[in-house]
Amino acid sequence: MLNVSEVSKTFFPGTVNERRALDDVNLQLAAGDFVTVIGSNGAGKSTVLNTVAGRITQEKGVVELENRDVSKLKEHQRAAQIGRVFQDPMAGTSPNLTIEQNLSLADRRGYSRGLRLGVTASKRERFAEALKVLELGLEDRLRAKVGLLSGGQRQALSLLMATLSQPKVLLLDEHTAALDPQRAELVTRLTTKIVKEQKLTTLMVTHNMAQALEVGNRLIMMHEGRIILDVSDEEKEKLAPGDLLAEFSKIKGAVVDDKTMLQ
Ligand SMILES: Nc1ncnc2c1ncn2[C@@H]1O[C@H](COP(=O)(O)OP(=O)(O)OP(=O)(O)O)[C@@H](O)[C@H]1O
Repeated sequence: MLNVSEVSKTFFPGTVNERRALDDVNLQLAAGDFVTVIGSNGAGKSTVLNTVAGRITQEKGVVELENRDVSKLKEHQRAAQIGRVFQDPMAGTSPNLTIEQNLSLADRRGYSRGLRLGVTASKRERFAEALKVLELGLEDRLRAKVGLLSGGQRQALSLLMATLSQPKVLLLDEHTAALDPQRAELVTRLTTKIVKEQKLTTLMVTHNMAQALEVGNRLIMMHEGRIILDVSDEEKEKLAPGDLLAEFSKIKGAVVDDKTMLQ
């Protein structure tokens, strides 16, 4: 489904600020794979997601979606196939538009240049049905401005918007990190539910190792632009956060504490 093959990315090449963010990354996801991504700061986690989304262009390697090379496609040209949720709950939604208007935009993502804010009765019904999945009562507040929602509610809505048009790939970039523990748990639970129901192929970056072990069917660890560990479902079930830290130290021969990984 998703094939990232021999992808390298260097920022500011040939300058004093040169930074090799990705170093020959190979990552293949089968349809329905839910892969959690952990690693130290600056390991290249967000850059992998940016490469898949087309936000940045790699200098080497290819990105394929369903066997189609999308490497040359710009971000907006891939938008219909990719759903994304960022860390900042404010990033995924428009505060001055209503819930149904936000959903209407999400519904047209990648297909239309114009802003289609009009909401038909049948669409409204569909949006209300979709909102019920969140169990937040937002289906009764379709005409409320999104700016009135809490951070957790906005992030849950962002998740729904990212998955509304059933993307081929869902990219989650620390999407629970800015929430309080209770809201983070809610959004994690909703993520698991939506990914499972829609059988979405998903990459989820997190600094929370317990979360990385708990959700998904595979875990990868990155360091200095490379994937240094790739753990399958069965292996993952036997691991605890402490094992991941030990594994990280072993592979890199480095002394790492959970602060390094969790920050
Ligand atoms: N747009 C950019 N311009 C310049 N350098 C960048 C850019 N994006 C990432 N980098 C650099 O590339 C490296 C990898 O960054 P990336 O954001 O992918 O790491 P990360 O694993 O997501 O880290 P974190 O956990 O801190 O978010 C870092 O050294 C970072 O400073």
